[in-house]
Amino acid sequence: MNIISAKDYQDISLKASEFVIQTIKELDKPVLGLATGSTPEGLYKCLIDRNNEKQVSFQEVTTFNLDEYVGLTANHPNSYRYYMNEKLFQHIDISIENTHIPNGSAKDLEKECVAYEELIQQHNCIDLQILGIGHNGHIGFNEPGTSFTTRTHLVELAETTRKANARFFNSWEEVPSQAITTGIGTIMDSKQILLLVSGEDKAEALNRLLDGEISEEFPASVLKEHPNVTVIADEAALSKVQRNKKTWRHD
Ligand SMILES: N[C@@H]1[C@@H](O)[C@H](O)[C@@H](COP(=O)(O)O)O[C@@H]1O
Repeated sequence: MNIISAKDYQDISLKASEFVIQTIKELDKPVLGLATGSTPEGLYKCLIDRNNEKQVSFQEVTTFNLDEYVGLTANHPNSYRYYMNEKLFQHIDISIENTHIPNGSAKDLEKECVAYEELIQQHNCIDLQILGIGHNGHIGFNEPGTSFTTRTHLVELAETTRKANARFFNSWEEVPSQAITTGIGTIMDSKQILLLVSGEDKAEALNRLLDGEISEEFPASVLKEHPNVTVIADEAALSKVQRNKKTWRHD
């Protein structure tokens, strides 16, 4: 794992955007895996700026999002489709038909999972997957205990995950209890992975990732088995990592 230390959230966002832009420029028809949550918002803002300045184009880019809540339609303000349209897609020169997010309001959710997984495979997997991390180590919505071999699947959200995401909803009852997520196997098929970690509240999770064992009880730990992972973390997130374990590079 290549670990890049950033000063703060703004610095993570800037460094991550440079990383993503470099990948887009290197590849012919890049396929990006995108994440939601608070962490990548700054990255998306930087990408919008760079696109508006004509320093990067998304015309040849295809995207696959990690996950979507079950029961929320695309125009629901808390759906991840709405989030992605608002925070990135409608501000850049991407073709909306090249952006893919599981349909959480599909009639047949199992069929939707299979179709989504197939679509990713048809695109020859993801070139660069952007990830955040949950406090319990979840990646996408793959909660602790998820098999490392899973493909896109339907999940019951952990109580802690619902609580962490409740801040985006008006009431606890509105927080969905299920989601569709790409599997850990799907994520691990990505050619390259960029994990973003920001803030003191993620310090424990990052410490466990870097220092702990590889275990299905802590889904993100699987990333240690991937040959091409870069972590960009800020000082607050790195605050619990022992000094002698800090093997990151500053740039
Ligand atoms: N499904 C998303 C994840 O993809 C995200 O990485 C995680 C962390 O979110 P945040 O960046 O807001 O801390 O939360 C959600 O549950």
